[in-house]
Amino acid sequence: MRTDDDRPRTPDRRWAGSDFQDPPRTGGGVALCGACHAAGRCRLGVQRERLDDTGNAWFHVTCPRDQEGGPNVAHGGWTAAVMDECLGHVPLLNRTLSVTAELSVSFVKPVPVDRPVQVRAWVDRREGSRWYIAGEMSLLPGGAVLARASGIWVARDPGHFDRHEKWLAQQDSAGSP
Ligand SMILES: CCCCCCCC/C=C\CCCCCCCC(=O)SCCNC(=O)CCNC(=O)[C@H](O)C(C)(C)COP(=O)(O)OP(=O)(O)OC[C@H]1O[C@@H](n2cnc3c(N)ncnc32)[C@H](O)[C@@H]1OP(=O)(O)O
Repeated sequence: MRTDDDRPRTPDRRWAGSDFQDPPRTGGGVALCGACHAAGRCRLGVQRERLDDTGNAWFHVTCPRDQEGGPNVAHGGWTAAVMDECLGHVPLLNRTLSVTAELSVSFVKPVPVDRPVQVRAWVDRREGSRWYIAGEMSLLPGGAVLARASGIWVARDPGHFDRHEKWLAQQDSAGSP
């Protein structure tokens, strides 16, 4: 039976004073999420990222062997997670914290494991707090498209995660339905 003691806890100390709009980055410029910060690397295999002066964000990614689905190809969940990650870095590269509200992925070709691929992501348009972002993953060096994605990211203020903790506590104190 699950008790209060084995509930996951907010890692307050690790996040204390965090600037969500300017998170820790690897030597390759890759912004690290919470668990990847703890691991010291992007566990999805994003190795480099940069924003060019035309607004395109570029990512070098290699699917790790432990994300293999079919023989020598990535699990589709890895591809979706990488597209979520890379497209979601575009607001961050523009110093805006956001969260994914919607994500759509087309799996065009199997993605090879242990082989560098490239992701390009860009902003289609912005409306209010919504960022409409699209991107594609392609094989190197030829550029064949492997996956396409588009979605909506919603800009958040830094209180987003605190408000979520309060909401979660209210859910817990409300008891079972
Ligand atoms: C991973 C954490 C992020 C960063 C961490 C720190 C830095 C780390 C550094 C580096 C790593 C970066 C990793 C990023 C890449 C991955 C991103 C992810 O995977 S994020 C996790 C998955 N997504 C969620 O957990 C959202 C869960 N959903 C929500 O929190 C809410 O539903 C939310 C915020 C999306 C909407 O909340 P409401 O409905 O209470 O807010 P209202 O004020 O009503 O809406 C705000 C705007 O959003 C639109 N909206 C709401 N829901 C929508 C929907 N489903 N589709 C489209 N628009 C929607 C509304 O129309 C409104 O737009 P108008 O301000 O008027 O322009």
